[in-house]
Amino acid sequence: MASKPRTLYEKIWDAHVVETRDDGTALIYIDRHLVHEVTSPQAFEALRMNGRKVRRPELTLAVPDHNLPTTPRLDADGNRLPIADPMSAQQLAALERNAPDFGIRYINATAREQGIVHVVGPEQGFSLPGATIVCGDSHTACHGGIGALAFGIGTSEVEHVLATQTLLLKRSKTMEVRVEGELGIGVSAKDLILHIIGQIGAAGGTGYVIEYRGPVFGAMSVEERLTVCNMSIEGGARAGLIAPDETVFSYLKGRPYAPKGKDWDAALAWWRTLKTDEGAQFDKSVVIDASAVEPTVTWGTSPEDVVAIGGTVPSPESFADPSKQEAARKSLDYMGLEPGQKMQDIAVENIFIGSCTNSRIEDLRAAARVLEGRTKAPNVRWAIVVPGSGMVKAQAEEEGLDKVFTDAGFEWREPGCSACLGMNPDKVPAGERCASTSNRNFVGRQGPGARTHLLSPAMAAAAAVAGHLADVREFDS
Ligand SMILES: CC(C)[C@H](C(=O)O)[C@@H](O)C(=O)O
Ligand code: SF4
Repeated sequence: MASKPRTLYEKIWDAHVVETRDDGTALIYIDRHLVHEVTSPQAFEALRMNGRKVRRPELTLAVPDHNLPTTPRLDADGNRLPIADPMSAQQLAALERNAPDFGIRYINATAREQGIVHVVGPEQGFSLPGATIVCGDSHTACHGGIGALAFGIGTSEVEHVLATQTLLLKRSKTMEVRVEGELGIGVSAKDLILHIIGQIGAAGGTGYVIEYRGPVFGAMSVEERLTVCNMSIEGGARAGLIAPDETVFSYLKGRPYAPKGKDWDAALAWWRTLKTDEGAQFDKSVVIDASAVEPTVTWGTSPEDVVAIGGTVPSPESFADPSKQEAARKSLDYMGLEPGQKMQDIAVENIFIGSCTNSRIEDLRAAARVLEGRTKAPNVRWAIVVPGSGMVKAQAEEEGLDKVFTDAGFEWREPGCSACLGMNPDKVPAGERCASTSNRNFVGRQGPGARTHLLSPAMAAAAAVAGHLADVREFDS
């Protein structure tokens, strides 16, 4: 008898069940564990106190990213510069000690491979299709872009994975986000995911794992797929994934941690089975018309607060739900905006190109294409580009992109989370606006009182040149 058609999520889940419990939970094997400095110190401390070891140290990769300043890390003699913030210095020192103590793989702060954990995983071939990948970080969903089942976990779960290489989990419901048709010219993966979140809402994916389906995803580069899946958590979902295909396989081939030789062939044979079967049922299905997606920006303090760049700031009364009306009032107050204002009239003083959503080579190329031969507007006080990793930085420099950015008035930084969140020196001052390629526009996210407008790298570049939010389609590039 033919087996029941299954979704991609169900296939990956089934392949990792160690044991099913009567209460509906299952013990799931974890293939890959990524660790950064913020959510790991207590987990390692607990192992130490209980005299436990890391079960499979070679399956964990640690790299500092959140707290590291993005200014030069070495002095003229090649010595490490100290980190001023005591908490950051402490967390980094803890990771640096814990990695060798527990025998796990570690990329240090000054290594060329260092970068944001979600950029490093795929780039090093550590994140693989069909793998279960966890990290004490909500944007782990990012790795779904290569066809992994990847999700964020809390610090106590980090400890559990380190000690056992498993996690006790409840199966998620499945949601299909099917995108039909093609994206228009000048419309990027970031615009699409912002649009999707606007459609489903910031809580729309709660309890679900999303599979993004449709020809647009097959046509996307790996970098673009990572951008889409990265923000699944902003739509409330546990994870988001895209079926892996030849684009992914050729991206991974030859990367440092990717399987080699016979192991590669065996992996490839399995990866090619990783697609939702015809007739498989999703618990929920959402259909999006790609041709309706415009370059998109946020106006409020939730990632669902999106509007096409040609649009205006909405009035709170335009929302049916009274609690959303109240949230919109608060958002507008925090953001210093009035209903009816044209999005393109909003001046920005800061530009941030970076974060695990948009700091890969393709993102930098897209921004550089717009900036080539142009400079930032005089009212743009601070514009920075923070490559997602040292590898991205080196590649960009080889292509001369750093020069395009610095000629345009941008600062060219060392890799890290940077102004995505106010945990390191890169912050946006209170009351100022930032056109940001990151993923969260929460109150205080980029610094106390900072006002964030989320957008794509090309749109951030356009905003830098115009000095206000602008439609990248009006720039020849
Ligand atoms: C610091 C970390 C735990 C956090 C997360 O979980 O996502 C951060 O990466 C973020 O983006 O807010
Ligand atoms: S870049 Fe931003 S979203 Fe990504 S892991 Fe760092 S802080 Fe979190």
